[in-house]
Amino acid sequence: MKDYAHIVLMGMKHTGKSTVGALLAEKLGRSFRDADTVIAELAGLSPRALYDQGGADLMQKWETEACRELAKTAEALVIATGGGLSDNADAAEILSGRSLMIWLDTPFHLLFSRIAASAERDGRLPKFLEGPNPELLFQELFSRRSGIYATMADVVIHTGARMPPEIVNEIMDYISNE
Ligand SMILES: Nc1ncnc2c1ncn2[C@@H]1O[C@H](COP(=O)(O)OP(=O)(O)O)[C@@H](O)[C@H]1O
Ligand SMILES: O=C(O)C1=C[C@@H](OP(=O)(O)O)[C@@H](O)[C@H](O)C1
Ligand SMILES: [Mg+2]
Repeated sequence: MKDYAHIVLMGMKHTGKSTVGALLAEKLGRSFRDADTVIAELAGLSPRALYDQGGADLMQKWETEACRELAKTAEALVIATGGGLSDNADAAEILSGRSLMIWLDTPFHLLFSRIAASAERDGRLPKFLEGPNPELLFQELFSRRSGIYATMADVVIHTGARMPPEIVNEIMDYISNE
């Protein structure tokens, strides 16, 4: 395994960054941190509440602080980022300096059906998808963000419809063979 500090998972909302990250950390015997949890600890508000109160600007201010904290952690971590990292160049640069950046790339239709299932449970969609046509909004976000993740990524994992343990196995194969 190469000598980077942290392993960072990035990708669109509901690619499974948080789920896969926790499983990967367990397999590697590392600690897992979710940037969204660190944001909530530092800001005292969840990422969703920050969006509701102050839009992307407020969320990104705290996301940058959270990524600064995570990047400087001495212990080698597995880090799951939020889907908006693509839009926060400062936070992405802070994290990528010492980390292996893994992009989880999942087909659009699977992501949108997971988001619809979560919205069913939560009683609402995330604010950035509210509007007359959430699917079209997410399609535009998917196209735009995919281009950015592609430039940020050291490695791409095409998850397809596989379950989290299989995705973790592919990441383990990659890092143990480099
Ligand atoms: N590979 C997968 N296959 C099926 N469902 C998944 C997969 N990965 C995550 N999910 C489901 O999608 C939802 C979002 O997962 P999560 O790990 O929070 O994604 P993210 O952090 O990328 O937004 C959860 O309901 C989770 O159970
Ligand atoms: O796609 C986004 O802009 C966001 C995704 C969320 O994280 P997940 O990707 O873990 O759901 C969270 O950071 C915030 O609501 C913004
Ligand atoms: Mg997450």
